[in-house]
Amino acid sequence: MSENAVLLVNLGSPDSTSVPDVKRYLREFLSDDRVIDSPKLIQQFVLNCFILPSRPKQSAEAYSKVWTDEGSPLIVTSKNLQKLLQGKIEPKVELAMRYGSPSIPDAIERMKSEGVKNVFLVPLYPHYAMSSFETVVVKVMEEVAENAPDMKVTTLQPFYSDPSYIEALYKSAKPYLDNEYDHLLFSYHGIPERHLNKADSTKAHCNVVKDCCTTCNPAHSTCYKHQVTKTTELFVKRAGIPEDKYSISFQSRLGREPWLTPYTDKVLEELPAEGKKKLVIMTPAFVSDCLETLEEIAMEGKEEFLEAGGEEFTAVPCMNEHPAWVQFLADKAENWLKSSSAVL
Ligand SMILES: C=CC1=C(C)c2cc3[nH]c(cc4nc(cc5[nH]c(cc1n2)c(C)c5CCC(=O)O)C(CCC(=O)O)=C4C)c(C)c3C=C
Ligand SMILES: [Fe+2]
Ligand SMILES: [Fe+2]
Repeated sequence: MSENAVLLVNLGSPDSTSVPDVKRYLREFLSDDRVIDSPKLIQQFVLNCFILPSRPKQSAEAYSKVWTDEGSPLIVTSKNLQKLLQGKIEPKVELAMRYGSPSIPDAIERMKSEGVKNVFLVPLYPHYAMSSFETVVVKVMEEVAENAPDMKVTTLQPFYSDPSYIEALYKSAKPYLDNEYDHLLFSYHGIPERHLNKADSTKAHCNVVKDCCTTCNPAHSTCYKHQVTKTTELFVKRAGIPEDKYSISFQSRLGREPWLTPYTDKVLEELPAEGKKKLVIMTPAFVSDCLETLEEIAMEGKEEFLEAGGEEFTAVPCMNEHPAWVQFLADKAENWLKSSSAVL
């Protein structure tokens, strides 16, 4: 039995589309101090008084539109990815979700009972955000410290500018870019503006310096806005897309405080009036299709765009189970095995 294992971690989904299951999932998700980062009392007040009385019903309806016979698209795709990666590498590939199941504590317990000593942690996010990448790493580290202190964990860092990731993204998107279109919109999951400043270790760069995201600075290692800008820049360079033919926007805003702008729904309403009537839209913050890509973009977003006078709307699927994406992960795992003191 190998002492090495790879742990893939994605965000997670409710167990079903029932309102109680969605409510349980949202309670866990939004009680995370890295997602709603107010003092605990205020966080729980907002959650119990404003979000949980109405949102679970709304979200359950949205989940029902994309749910498959095997379950949540995000979970089904993540499980398929796990199997495909397992077919390419020798160490056991485990899968866990940050919220809901399969859970991180269960995965760590399983690895511990199988004698795993070295873990390659792969948060399934190309970009750093406190509410995505960081919360996964912290949760895994906390669980390991408490229940498997002898386990060594090495984390795959955000790979937003890695040439082989850009190549995999390009290969998976290419078939959708071959037809004629007016505009390519990169819609990234949004985060509160405040989170950018909070993550800026220099406290003097993000949203302070003009063009902060395109100038060189150590703050970029934890700057979500810089990282999505970079992914976009490298992708369009690889795909040969001219500057006037693409833009970036941010989706999935929650609450009233300002999030990163421009907001995707506003942009979708404005593009047709600018003569951009044939739209292709990509969602590279997500590696697996999920509620936010399948319902918010491919259904709601399409309707908004067509109602505003748009004529063609093409949503590019996420990398999901694309061979180039599986190979990217396999290469990272092989490099980890070679370079670490992993026990072979
Ligand atoms: C891509 C990375 C993600 C970041 C960053 C992120 C930040 C973030 N999200 C919320 C609130 C919600 N997000 C929801 C769904 C959702 N979010 C991501 C990814 C990121 N979120 C994914 C992959 C999904 C889909 C999950 C699925 O089951 O398919 C939801 C739940 C759905 C809903 O009710 O709309 C909420 C709520 C916040 C507040 C936040 C940053 C502060
Ligand atoms: Fe989210
Ligand atoms: Fe920045």
